[in-house]
Amino acid sequence: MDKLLITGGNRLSGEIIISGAKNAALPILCAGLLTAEQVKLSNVPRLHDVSTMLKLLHQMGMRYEQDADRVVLDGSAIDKLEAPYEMVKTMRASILVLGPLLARFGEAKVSLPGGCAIGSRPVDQHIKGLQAMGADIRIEAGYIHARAKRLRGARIVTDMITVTGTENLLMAAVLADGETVLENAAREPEVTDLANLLVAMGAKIDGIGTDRLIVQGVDKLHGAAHAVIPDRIETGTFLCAAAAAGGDVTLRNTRSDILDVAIDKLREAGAIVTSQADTIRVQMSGRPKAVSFRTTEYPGFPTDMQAQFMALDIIAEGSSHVTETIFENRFMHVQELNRLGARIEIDGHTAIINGAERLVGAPVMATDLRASASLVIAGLAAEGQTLVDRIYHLDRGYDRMELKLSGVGANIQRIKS
Ligand SMILES: CC(=O)N[C@H]1[C@@H](OP(=O)(O)OP(=O)(O)OC[C@H]2O[C@@H](n3ccc(=O)[nH]c3=O)[C@H](O)[C@@H]2O)O[C@H](CO)[C@@H](O)[C@@H]1O
Ligand SMILES: C=C(OP(=O)(O)O)C(=O)O
Repeated sequence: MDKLLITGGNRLSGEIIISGAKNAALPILCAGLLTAEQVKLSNVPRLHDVSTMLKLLHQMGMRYEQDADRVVLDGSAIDKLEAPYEMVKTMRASILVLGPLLARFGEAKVSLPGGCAIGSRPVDQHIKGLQAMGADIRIEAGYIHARAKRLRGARIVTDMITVTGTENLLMAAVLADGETVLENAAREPEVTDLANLLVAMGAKIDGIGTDRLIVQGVDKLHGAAHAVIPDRIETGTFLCAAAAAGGDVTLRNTRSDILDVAIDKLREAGAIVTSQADTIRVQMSGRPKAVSFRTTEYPGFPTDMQAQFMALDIIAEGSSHVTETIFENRFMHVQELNRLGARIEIDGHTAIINGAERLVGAPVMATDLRASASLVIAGLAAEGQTLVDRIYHLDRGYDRMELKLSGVGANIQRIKS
């Protein structure tokens, strides 16, 4: 298992190119199942999750060509309508094949995703929505078996805001018979990116970017070309890294308008953040100031940035409160950060952080994707060496993170095993 060895203390300076968004690329790859024509994608990040998704689609009969950040999908020969447990267990986003398979082929067998480190993450809302559209769904031996001659439009109000739930139901609705209204829809920019691709493929969707998506089903979708939006979480992670280590870093190929709350928080922490059309520059000198926040759905503070901001708070001047409202168990990084000298206590869904003047490097273990990123950030700010184990979590969602960080002066290397 690969590890990352970080020697802290270097200021960061230079430029980083941001990759396409993991959480947009994954549903967008699944949208390739909705048509027999080619879907040509660019700005697709090079991640383990993307490889896993392509492998999953390929075993269903999807043909594809991949060249750097470009992927061309050809869904003209899909013949296996199944997502097996072996693949779903390594990547929960595999559930996103359910809606498209059912909508285009009238049938799907998809493994139920299990719980994971950050919470139980059920998919009941995906199932409830598809049932409302007329699907016959049976759960047996750990698999969702779904059938529908043709899905029919429905008004669906999900119990909570769910990102992949909205995406799955949206992909089902575009080929359903009649009108579907998705109330309480997620407004995350990645949902919008998927909706924009679907429109380019011939779907009829109103209310894109709002919490009410209105879809008029069509008989068929055609091919399209689409560039995946920049990864706002990768962007935010490098902004936090620069703020924690200190320095002057410019991020390119990104967008600031989908990261407003996080950028405001960085400014509150004392960073100077300036942005232009597709660049964001962060300058930081001195110790950050503690910032409190609670995670909420977009456009609120993203849960996927909680751990990285906590890595900033642990070295900040003052104390802060961080409340996690989306996932019930997303504080797994706390224990590991405390091993570096952080002073964090947990009280229910809130972490109370007293900023420490110094951190000292130690061996730590990554428990999930963003927890891993927080350990890297803390390692950059710590004195001495930090060895981050189990970085396969990090590789799921970051495109060559150690190369991007060493390119701006961080002392970080991958230890292969
Ligand atoms: C691949 C992808 O895009 N992953 C993102 C997506 O995950 P994901 O789409 O899985 O997260 P959801 O938005 O669905 O989850 C929000 C909350 O709703 C609950 N829930 C969800 C669906 C359901 O059927 N029943 C249910 O109870 C979840 O357990 C969680 O507590 O959005 C999360 C919240 O922004 C992000 O952290 C993930 O990075
Ligand atoms: C939780 C995340 O991803 P996933 O939903 O793929 O587990 C994430 O991107 O932080």
